[in-house]
Amino acid sequence: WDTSWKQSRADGLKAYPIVGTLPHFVKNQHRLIEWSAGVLARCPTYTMSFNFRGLGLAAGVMTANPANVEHVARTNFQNYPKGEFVVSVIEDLLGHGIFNSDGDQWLSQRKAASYEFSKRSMRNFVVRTVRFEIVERLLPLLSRAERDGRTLDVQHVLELFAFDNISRVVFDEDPACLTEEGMAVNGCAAFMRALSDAQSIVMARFMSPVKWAWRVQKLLDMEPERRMRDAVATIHGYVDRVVRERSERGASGLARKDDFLSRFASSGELSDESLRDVVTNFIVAGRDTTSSALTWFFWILSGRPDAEDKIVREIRAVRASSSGIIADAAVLGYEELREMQYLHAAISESMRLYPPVAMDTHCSLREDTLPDGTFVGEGWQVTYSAYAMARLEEIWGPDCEEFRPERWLDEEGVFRPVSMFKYTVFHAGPRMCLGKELAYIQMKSIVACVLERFSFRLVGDQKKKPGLVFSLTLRMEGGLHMQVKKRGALNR
Ligand code: HEM
Repeated sequence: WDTSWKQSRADGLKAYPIVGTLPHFVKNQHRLIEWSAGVLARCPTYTMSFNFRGLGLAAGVMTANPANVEHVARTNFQNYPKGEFVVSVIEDLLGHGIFNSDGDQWLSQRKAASYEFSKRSMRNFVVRTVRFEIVERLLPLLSRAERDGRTLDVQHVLELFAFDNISRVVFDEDPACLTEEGMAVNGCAAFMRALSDAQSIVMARFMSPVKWAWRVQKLLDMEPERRMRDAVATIHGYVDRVVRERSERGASGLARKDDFLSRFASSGELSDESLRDVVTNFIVAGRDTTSSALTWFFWILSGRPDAEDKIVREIRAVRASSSGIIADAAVLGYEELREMQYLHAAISESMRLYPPVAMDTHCSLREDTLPDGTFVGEGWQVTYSAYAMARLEEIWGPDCEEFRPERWLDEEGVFRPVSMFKYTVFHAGPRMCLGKELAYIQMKSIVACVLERFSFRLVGDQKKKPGLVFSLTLRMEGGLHMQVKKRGALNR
């Protein structure tokens, strides 16, 4: 009986003859985030390699090592573009938008977008749109649910909120999805379903150890690729209409100017197809990240009344210290939100444990060696896992698995950021997230305005940790079902 194939590997995975560690990847592909986090935590440098090229499949490295992340995201950035594999997998959904391009194609979009994001007018516009959606839609919806004793799927509500909001920021249109009429009339339901479907199917393409399997399914019009084709048609149909109507308004001199589409279109240099990519990329960036972050946040908070209490106290303290008109306003102002250090810490902490973008993959152009000595071959995938990094004692200490907003605060209670190579939630280096500030404005506004007036109770098994849906962003399996209650005077 030959046992020589049972090599002792750094990742502790049993390697089989011919197929190596492939069976582990196949067996765990539906729970890759959690499985790989466990494996990486056991590796001496929190990095594992796989090479199935002999079988005509992929090779790559997965890491949770901050030094490796810094190397890939910044120091040797030029060697780690998204690469042909990543771009081709997402191309039918995101085209060659900012998320899904490299080189000059990416750089020109990055420059244009950075310029727009840096403008105060953009920030003010976002503050206004968030305020509108909270006051006109979210708070009335919660009041109705409270009055009728109706259970809400908070994840769904947050996705509708984020979609309404990002639609106004990106193309100044209000689909009003968070209203019952909007859902029925404006095609929201179909569009939202298509977006979620497309993202899950893209992720399934990524996860398959047989990297070309989806191409065969697509060629033969098999599931899930048939569903993908329909989803992409729905998304593109919607976005093409938005671009066409903007161009008609432009031709008759009626185009608005605050939204992203107008800002990009005004140069006159982009084709309709490029403008479609701009819109689709920003919708995905804006809808799914903030809604994912807040879904996990509200779930965590439901088991941590102590943290909720601190947030409510902070809201009241900030209200009390701000003067007259602002203190009476339904929504907290930008300056008031900035003062909310504990809330900032609590949201950051919940995203640490449940990062909306749990893993990020790039491809190597040339052979390389990572700082921990791991070899990277030419054309290998290099993936870092923010989810795994959050669960490493070496980075966050022995309480790494615990939700502890205080780890972000100094003695004066002021938020203290950590290195972006340890906290990779917004990525790091030249491709770092451009929407971070806007995302915090939106998330803090929602949490502050909602918790000031309401409290939530989980419906169902409260102790059970919800399943993770493996999509481009981290969704909660089955949604987040909660009952809404008015926050009583006693708590005030
Ligand atoms: C909690 C909210 C958010 C999180 C956690 C987040 C996270 C990330 C991450 C991890 C990346 C890198 C993705 C990759 O390499 O594929 C990224 C990129 C990006 N994000 Fe965000 N994001 C958030 C919200 C937003 C919002 C609201 C916007 C815009 C309205 C936005 C705009 C962008 C853009 C434009 C990029 C592309 C940067 C580039 O490739 O140069 N993000 N974000």
